[in-house]
Amino acid sequence: MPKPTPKPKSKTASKSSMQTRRNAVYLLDQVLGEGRLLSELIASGALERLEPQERARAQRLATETLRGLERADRLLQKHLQKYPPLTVRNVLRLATLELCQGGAAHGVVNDAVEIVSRNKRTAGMKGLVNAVLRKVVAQGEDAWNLLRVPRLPKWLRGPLVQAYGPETMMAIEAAHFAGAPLDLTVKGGAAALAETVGGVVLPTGSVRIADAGQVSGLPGFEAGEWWVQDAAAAIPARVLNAQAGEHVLDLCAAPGGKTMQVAASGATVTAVDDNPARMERVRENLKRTQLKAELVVGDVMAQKGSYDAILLDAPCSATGTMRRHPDLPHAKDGSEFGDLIGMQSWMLDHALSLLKPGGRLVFCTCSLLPDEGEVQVEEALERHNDVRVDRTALEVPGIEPEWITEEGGLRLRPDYWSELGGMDGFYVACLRKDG
Ligand SMILES: C[S@@+](CC[C@H](N)C(=O)[O-])C[C@H]1O[C@@H](n2cnc3c(N)ncnc32)[C@H](O)[C@@H]1O
Repeated sequence: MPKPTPKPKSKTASKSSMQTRRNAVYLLDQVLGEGRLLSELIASGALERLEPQERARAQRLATETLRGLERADRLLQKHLQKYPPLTVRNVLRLATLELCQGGAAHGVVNDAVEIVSRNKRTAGMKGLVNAVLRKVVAQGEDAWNLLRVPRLPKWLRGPLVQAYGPETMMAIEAAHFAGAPLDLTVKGGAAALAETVGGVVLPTGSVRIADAGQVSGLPGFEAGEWWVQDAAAAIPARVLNAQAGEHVLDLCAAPGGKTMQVAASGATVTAVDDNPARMERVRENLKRTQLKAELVVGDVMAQKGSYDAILLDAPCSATGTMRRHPDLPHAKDGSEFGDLIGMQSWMLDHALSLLKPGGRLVFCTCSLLPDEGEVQVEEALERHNDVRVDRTALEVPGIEPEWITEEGGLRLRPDYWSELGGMDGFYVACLRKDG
């Protein structure tokens, strides 16, 4: 039977794919040149002019390029005598990623040449871009697959190797390179939802979907039956184990993943965050899930009162989320981490002062750095004679004994559950005030 003739790509379609790639290059320029995070760029409307589908594609292309940046650079370095300007390098990096992931050579190379030609400062380099990408095509996709798993930049790799050792570091980097599935926290029965969405129930009760597509299109979204939350991020509220009738203070609450978990337990929740825009997202999330919490836009340090239980999800380096956010190690250099570590200990001290005698506080950070986890708890215990670590709080389904640390907290790492698709890095500990 003769093969059907492929439908020629319309001019509009090819123009829009070029626009999408051009926007992906813009994102790369901002992350790698200006140290901006993708989440900030998207929130500030960087891709607003694109259609939703193109926006998602531009974001995905930039994210994938950052994930494979080291491999792209290694392949390109063979064909470049000196480094071209950053934006040209980013065009080459993006095109290399696409070519090595099976992108159609003709479209990818043409668009790369077109993007460079449209900019007066780089137009003179279109010949170079064309020649280099032809060589990448000639090398084939295998050249990409033979390269080592990309490593973190030295400024971050150093302290993590010191904390976990070189072998674990490589396992963490493999988890980062593999990326992350979509995890949902479910208000009702996890098994029923897993069946409906074609996912699996994880040992800690979250539902995982390997290839989710558009989140708002999944069954149960409109009805507010679940919310997106990495399985590791769902553990702190499970450790807090709020009960109906308790008054719980949720500090640093936005966008509200943990607020919704605590509210779903039937406890009375006061949620605090100092970012009004992010607090708006908590409001929307509560509305969609039909859950209730009192929302306070304000500083943690200004809070007063006395609570049965407190959840403090302190602002941190977010180094535990790099498998979802591969821009972070390229946009940051660690210079802000000292201030964050200082803020975490002040917040922890103030939060402990708001706890009733006999009450419990769960401290957590989405960080891989012990200075933002284990060390915070060890030092807080030295400062507060009336506080101890509650190890029994960690008796939660799915928690493995080897995740428990010397001081009695929980160290979660991206290389855990590797056969299930990993988890974000997190630190969680439950502290109890003497009665
Ligand atoms: C790790 S995020 C919280 C995530 C949230 N708990 C959840 O589960 O969805 C940290 C939050 O701390 C907030 N924050 C930072 N400094 C703060 C402060 N001094 N007072 C109150 N909130 C603060 C930020 O606006 C940010 O929303």
